[in-house]
Amino acid sequence: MKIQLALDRLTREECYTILEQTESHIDWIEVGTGVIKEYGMAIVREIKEKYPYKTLVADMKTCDAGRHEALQAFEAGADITTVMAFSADQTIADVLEVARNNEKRVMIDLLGVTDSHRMADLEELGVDLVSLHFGKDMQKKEAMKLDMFSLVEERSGLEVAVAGGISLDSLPDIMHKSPSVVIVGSAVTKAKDKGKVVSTMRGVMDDYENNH
Ligand SMILES: O=C(CO)[C@H](O)[C@H](O)COP(=O)(O)O
Repeated sequence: MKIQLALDRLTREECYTILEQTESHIDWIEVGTGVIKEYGMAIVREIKEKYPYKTLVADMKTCDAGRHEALQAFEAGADITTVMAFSADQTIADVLEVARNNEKRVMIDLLGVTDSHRMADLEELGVDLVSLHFGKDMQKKEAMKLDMFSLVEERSGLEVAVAGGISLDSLPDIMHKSPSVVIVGSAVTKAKDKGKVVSTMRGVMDDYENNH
């Protein structure tokens, strides 16, 4: 199981400070949508230059103009770009094609998807990486429910990431669902001792994997 650290709703300086404190415990770095909106593709480029050995996810949340936005992300150094699952099939196909041509990957954000037919469409389009996502605003009313995982059950062709308010408390239940990537944002970025929280998460995940 990998940890993807989501750098979201942060200043440039905060992103760098947090990366210094956490980078040895994380696998993938996500440049969050809000950070990209604030600083543009420049911050994706800068972070990749500083951490070239880390997989970099640009959380573009593309929903149209797929070819253009995928090129923007990949040319800036992203290894993975994100596209919303509700986008037109053409958008998703275009982003997948750009990714293939550049030896990069696409993560499809399943925010709002409840329909297994859409999952079948995505697989048909050639999608191989998805993120189960319980959104920031949805978290204001309730916590993520594990039944979200039913969308990806019996879809062995999909690598699954999961995001949405994951904390040290909710991590054990999530691990039982064996996602490939655990995306963690504010539980780490807003913590007082960010390094400690993320290293504890890493330890909990490693222990689980060593015992299952
Ligand atoms: O993509 C996102 C918001 O759209 C977040 O980066 C993702 O949900 C992880 O952050 P948190 O753990 O704070 O929910």
